[in-house]
Amino acid sequence: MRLEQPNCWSEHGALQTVLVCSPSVQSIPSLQVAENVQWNAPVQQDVAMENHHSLISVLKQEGVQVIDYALYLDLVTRQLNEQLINRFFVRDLACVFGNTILPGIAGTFMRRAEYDHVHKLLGNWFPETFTKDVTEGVKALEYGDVLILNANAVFINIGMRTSLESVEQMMGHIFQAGFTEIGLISLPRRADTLHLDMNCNVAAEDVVIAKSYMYYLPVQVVNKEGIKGYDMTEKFLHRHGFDIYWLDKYETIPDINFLNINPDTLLISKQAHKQMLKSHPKLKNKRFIEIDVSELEKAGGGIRCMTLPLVRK
Ligand SMILES: NC(=[NH2+])NCCC[C@H](N)C(=O)O
Repeated sequence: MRLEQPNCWSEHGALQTVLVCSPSVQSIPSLQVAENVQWNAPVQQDVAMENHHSLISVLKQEGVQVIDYALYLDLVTRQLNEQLINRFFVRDLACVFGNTILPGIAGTFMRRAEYDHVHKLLGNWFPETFTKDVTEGVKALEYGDVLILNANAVFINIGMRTSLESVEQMMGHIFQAGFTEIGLISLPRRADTLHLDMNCNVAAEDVVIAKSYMYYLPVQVVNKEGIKGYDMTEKFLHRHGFDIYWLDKYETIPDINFLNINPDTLLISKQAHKQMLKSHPKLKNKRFIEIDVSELEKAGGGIRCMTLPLVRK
């Protein structure tokens, strides 16, 4: 496998390499089981697999190198990994900050195994840029809670899966990677607001889409020296060059959890309200590619959660 060095300074730069994982070999047979594993609905494995194939084939068509990490696990690890029902939500496991990859720490025990599996591979692939040592003492930091706004600023949610103490421990490494400002917000701790990327997302170089309640929440602004002050969400994002498209009505996963393939192209779910997204003046000329990932979305995450960008140009 040809592997370029990790590089990622935004959410919208042209995606060159992305990490994914296919869904597990398990179906989730009933609503009762689904609810107990914190999913929204039963899932049929073969349909989930079809969804996954549409995802990776569209990415490949768009010229993106797609790496399914599970193919690189040793046999014994792979046999366990295949049983992990959340394994395809790779976004949470690690994050490329500039040219550094930082490991995530599962905020829920059920996801620990897959974090370990991926970290071992990343350590082999990127010995100079990836180390697990940085996670010493860190308890909960899932990267669905992180948006790279631009080459200066990072936005992080303190929520159900990411603790303030953990972010405080990791912040130094984010500054060291080259970023100068981190905005911290704390969103409601509920299933529909689980991660930051289920509440807002970068939709273009200069547009963030956000659930309208975020308007009422403050952001703590931190730089290398410490806490710099506070901004309301809108002002914080404005300062970093973004207009905000506030949504009053939305379907959380499809409408918010999309992926930027490049500055002109958004990859969205067939379930998304495309006309609504397109109705923002700065988004109306964008190219929207729609794919059917409805079966996968029943697991409580969308296209952004299913993709971990390693290289964006
Ligand atoms: N980046 C995200 N929003 N990931 C969603 C992960 C959902 C998954 N069911 C979990 O509980 O972990």
